[in-house]
Amino acid sequence: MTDTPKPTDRDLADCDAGAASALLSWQDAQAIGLGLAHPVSGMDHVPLATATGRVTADATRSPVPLPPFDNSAMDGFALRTADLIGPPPWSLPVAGRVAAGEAGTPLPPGTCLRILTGAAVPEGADCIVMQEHVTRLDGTILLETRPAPGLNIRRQAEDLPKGGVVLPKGRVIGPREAAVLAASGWARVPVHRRVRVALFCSGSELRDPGDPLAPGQIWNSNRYLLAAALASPWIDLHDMGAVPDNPAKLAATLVAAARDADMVISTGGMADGDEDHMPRLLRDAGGQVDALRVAIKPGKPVGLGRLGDALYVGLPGNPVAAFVTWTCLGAPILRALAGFAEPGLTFDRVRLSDGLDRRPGRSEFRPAQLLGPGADGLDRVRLMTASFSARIALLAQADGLALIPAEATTLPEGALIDFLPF
Ligand SMILES: Nc1nc2c(c(=O)[nH]1)N[C@H]1C(S)=C(S)[C@@H](COP(=O)(O)OP(=O)(O)OC[C@H]3O[C@@H](n4cnc5c(N)ncnc54)[C@H](O)[C@@H]3O)O[C@H]1N2
Ligand code: MOO
Repeated sequence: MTDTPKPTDRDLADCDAGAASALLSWQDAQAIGLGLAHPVSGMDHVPLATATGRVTADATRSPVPLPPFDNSAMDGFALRTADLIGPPPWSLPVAGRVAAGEAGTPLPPGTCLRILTGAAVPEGADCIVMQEHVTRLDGTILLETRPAPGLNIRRQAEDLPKGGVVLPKGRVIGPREAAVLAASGWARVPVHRRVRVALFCSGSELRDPGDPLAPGQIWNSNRYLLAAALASPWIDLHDMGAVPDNPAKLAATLVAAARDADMVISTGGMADGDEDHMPRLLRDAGGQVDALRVAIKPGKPVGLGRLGDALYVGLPGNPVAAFVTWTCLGAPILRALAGFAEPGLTFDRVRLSDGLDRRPGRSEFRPAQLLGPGADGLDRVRLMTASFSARIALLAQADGLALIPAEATTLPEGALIDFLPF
């Protein structure tokens, strides 16, 4: 692929029609959407084993301290430091053995106990000496160095006190979350109910991969783009496929989609062309358009609204525009609906590998490739070509989206910018 950092005339013509000043910033559009996105109210208590990928609906507290009892951090010998009398070396008889999972017995005075990692520290012992640090003779150990009291003991509650917050609400249960829930005994976990999402793609030209194409037809990529983006344990997806550019069919689909969805997503039909019907159909169906046309490139014709109890996200048809607007608007709004504590985007800071001259007005989410860290440790990125709204193959070669601020006209080589890694 060829990357041209300088915009060409074609780039400037590509979707730059219309006064940028009349458009919402993507940040304002996102704020409008987030303002509409109240977390779904239903809560399920699901077995921990099936809770992976769900969103916690309540803060969970630990009914026990973690660890629940003082225990040994090493395989070795439990002893009482006060029993080490006189000059070294000290000799102590081994009075017994305690392994993980056993109740153990108190430490008899003047002795030690063989102890294994994770075993409860016997009553009376105040340190564990690693087996590598003793000489083992027949039934006794020999010690050269005085251990400090507390050595190699994992103290009860040092990780979390009883009643401490295991997880806040709004966290996705991944490996770390599952582990701490299990350690604190949560057999069933309070999670938000799944967010119901209905998806359809408008366009008479669309066929599914596997179907033959007549002249002028294309395979539907947005359907698979979004189905992949929405394949998540906290999402219940109703994929309605493609709908021809027929107002009656689109209206019926929109209404059916909104009937029991929390979010309706459509692609295409958002611009002003003869076959672009979505914003009007939303209004005609009794819905409301809350944001339309955003100063973003690609993706200017994106819209946000409501129909019944559902939030509506109208993505542009061009696949890269659909991807970008889904990423910066649709996805954060959906995460807020699902109850995420932090639904927004997290950017990295990177440096441009080359300078850039451009027309200001719209924030650009430009596919970009990582070139590795520079001398200052920050990654360098190379912007890919500016004319890219329909170039889905180009997107698949990118490492992320570089964010070029709306007002920027010239960015020098090495300029610091935000970057969304894939
Ligand atoms: N006169 C104007 N024309 C266009 C404008 C404009 O402001 N004035 N905006 C351009 C921009 S920017 C974009 S983005 C597109 C978006 O328009 P629509 O949302 O109405 O999308 P469509 O017209 O339905 O389709 C655009 C393009 O994308 C292809 N497409 C649509 N759906 C899919 C799909 N599911 N999978 C793959 N490809 C899809 C479609 O065939 C068209 O090529 O409008 C510009 N025009
Ligand atoms: O640039 Mo359009 O805004 O192709 O999505």
